[in-house]
Parts: sequence; C-alpha cells; structure tokens
Amino acid sequence: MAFSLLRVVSSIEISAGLGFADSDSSSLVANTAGEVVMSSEQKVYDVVLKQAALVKDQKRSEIVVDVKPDMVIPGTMYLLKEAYDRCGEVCAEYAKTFYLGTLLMTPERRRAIWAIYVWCRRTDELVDGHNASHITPTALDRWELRLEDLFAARPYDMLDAALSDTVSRFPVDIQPFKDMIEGMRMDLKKSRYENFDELYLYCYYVAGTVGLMSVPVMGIAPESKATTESVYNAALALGIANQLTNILRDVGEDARRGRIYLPQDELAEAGLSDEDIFNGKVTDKWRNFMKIQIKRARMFFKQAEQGVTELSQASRWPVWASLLLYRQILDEIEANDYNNFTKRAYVSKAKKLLSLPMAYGKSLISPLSHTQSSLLRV
Ligand SMILES: CC(C)=CCC/C(C)=C/CC/C(C)=C/CC/C(C)=C/[C@@H]1[C@@H](COP(=O)(O)OP(=O)(O)O)[C@]1(C)CC/C=C(\C)CC/C=C(\C)CCC=C(C)C
Ligand SMILES: [Mn+2]
Repeated sequence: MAFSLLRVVSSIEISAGLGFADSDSSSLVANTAGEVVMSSEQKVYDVVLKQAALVKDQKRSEIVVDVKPDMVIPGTMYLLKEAYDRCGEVCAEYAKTFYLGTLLMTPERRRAIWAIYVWCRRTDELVDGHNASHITPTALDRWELRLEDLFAARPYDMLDAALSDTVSRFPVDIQPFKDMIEGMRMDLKKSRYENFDELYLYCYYVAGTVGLMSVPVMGIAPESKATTESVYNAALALGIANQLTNILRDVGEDARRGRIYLPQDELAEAGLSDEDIFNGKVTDKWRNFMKIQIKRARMFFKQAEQGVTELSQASRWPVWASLLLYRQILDEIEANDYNNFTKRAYVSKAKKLLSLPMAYGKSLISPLSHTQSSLLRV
C-alpha cells in the first residue's frame, strides 16, 4: 500500500521500541463512540496525494494578477516587487536564521517562500496575536474567503498580492492553506486532545501544511529517484516534528492559558492528569511520559531527514538548518531535566551558529550519492 511511509506511532509501539508497525492497522482508529473510522493520517495522506499529483502535472494556467483598484501604484511589476520585498522584511524580522537560509535559494523561489511564510505568520497571528481575543470563527471564515480570492488572482492587499503571484507560478494547491485555517478554528474551540490521532490532525493543520505548501516552491532535485509522494510525506513529517517539538517546549506556557496539547489517553496511561500539568511538578512519571513524547518527535524528524536530500540543491540548506535547529530543542528539554513547566528550552546562539555549517555540509549530499534512500521509486 502506498500509504506505508508515514505511520501514526502509538506510545506502545514507541516504548516497545517497535517504531513503524508493518500492518495497515494505523489507517483505522476507534473514535470516542467506539466506532472504527479513518485515521487522521489516512485523511492527511489524501491531501498529500492531491498535492503530489499537482506537482507532477505542473500544468498551471497563466493567471495575471489583478490588483484591487485602491492598491494600484504605478506599474504592477513595481507593486509586486514591493510586495515581495515587504514579505522578505517580515520574514527577516520574525525568523532571521530561516531568512538567511532563503538567501541561497533562487530569487524566484526565495520570494515565493517569503510570501508563504508571511501568509502563515498572519494566519497564526489571527489566533495568537494582539487581537486574538476578538477573533471568532466568522473572522476565520472571512480570512478563508480572502484566501480563495487571492488564489483566483483577486488579492486584497499587498501581501496577498505576493502570494497570489506565487501560487500562479508554482503548483501549490489551496487545500493545505485552507487546512491551516481549519487548525486555527480548532484552536478556538478545542483545548484537549483525546489521543495521538486527534493531536496528529491538529499538528498537520497548523504545521504539516507548511511542508506541503513549501515543497512545490523549493522543488525536487531533477536527479532525485524518490517518488513525489514520498518527498511530500517527508515534508509533512518535518512539519509534524516541529509542531510536536513546539508543544513539548511550551507545555507550561500553554497550561497557563488552560491548554493541554498532549494525548489524554497517554497521560492517563502514564498515571498523569490535567492537574499534574497545571501543578507543574517534575516527577518521575512526568520524565517517563516526556521521554516517550520526545522519542516520537524524533521519529518524525528522522522520517523528514530522508526527504531533505531529495530537494533541489539550493533549497536543502534552509531546510537542514531548520531541522537541526528545531530538533535541538528536544535535547534542551532533556538538559533541563524535563522541566518544561517553568523553563523554556532554547538553543544557544553558539549552538545555532554551529548548526549552520553542519546544515550546509549536509545540503551538499545529492540524491545520487544518497544510495541508502528508502524513498526510491520502485
Ligand atoms: C522534504 C522536506 C523535509 C521538505 C521540507 C518541507 C518544509 C519546508 C517544512 C517546513 C516545516 C515547518 C517550518 C513547519 C512550521 C511548523 C510551525 C512551527 C508551525 C507553527 C504553528 C503554530 O504554532 P503555535 O501557535 O503553537 O506556536 P507559536 O508559539 O506561534 O510559534 C505556526 C506558528 C504556524 C505558522 C508557521 C509559520 C509562520 C512558519 C512558516 C514557514 C515557512 C513557510 C517556511 C518553511 C521553510 C523552511 C525552510 C523551514
Ligand atoms: Mn502561534
């Protein structure tokens, strides 16, 4: 079955050291009513297939960006250049290391990634920014209509115009963008996750989607023998790994907002309750629970690693850099003796600097010399 690269890894599989199971059982899960339903992983895989097919086609209609009248300043090209430059500035301000990494990419790809970054940042700001307390599902519905408009070459503002141009040049599907908005909706109404299947879906919505949005722009190396689907799966895995890491780093901070992004069934299995999280005491039960969660996040990073080498040469460095930097947050949680209640795990400047040449070295490995790849076409 094509759907074998990515598996929902249950805590039992992890603690038993089994890693990925070899049956197809993970495509089905039981919901809270005890009914057997399609797993989140299976649902997400359908989006992966759709995006991969779009990339294979590479057939995009020529869309001329039609800018709203109130935005017209002499010459559309000039406006677009300004719009992209502004995206670059936002990116440099919020994610310096990542911005530096994009400078190695071709100018067209670099500015497209900035435009995607800015849209993601703005979407997250809706629920996490200064005006977050005023955000309603209706506001998110309006944001989604605006997204549809920009995909139809009717951008609402300058930053939308940059993304509108990007999606007309690269085979980017709208679904991952809609799904990210869905993740923000989920954040408005949900503060507990029954099991890993539910958490996986949330992580896909808010972070796995970023991988699916980015790969069509970053490009797969022409010499890559990997299947398109497998590269998309790896991209998805990187988003999931990053978000799981985010969650593990921010347990205390989230709890102070009344939120627990941890599988309730696994907490119970470890003998822990919501109260334990709110009390924020590092106990052996907590350490053991955290060890399992960290192990799972590392498995997703491992899965992502297999795909980075398949990306086009110039795109590998920023991705390796982000993977190595983010993964180190897990090491820091361990170094803090699993106190993620009151200590924020962060990677020091020195470690960050050291990661950059390391990432560069890894980015020089091309798919051809990557003979161990398990992503090869058969
Ligand atoms: C084959 C292969 C491995 C390809 C690489 C694919 C790829 C580029 C994957 C990117 C994965 C990635 C960086 C995911 C972002 C995960 C993330 C941190 C999501 C955050 C969501 C919400 O988190 P939360 O609110 O809990 O946390 P904060 O306190 O707010 O941080 C996000 C904030 C969603 C918004 C995401 C962004 C702003 C980042 C968007 C990034 C890009 C478009 C660029 C990605 C490119 C590179 C090179 C990393
Ligand atoms: Mn956020």
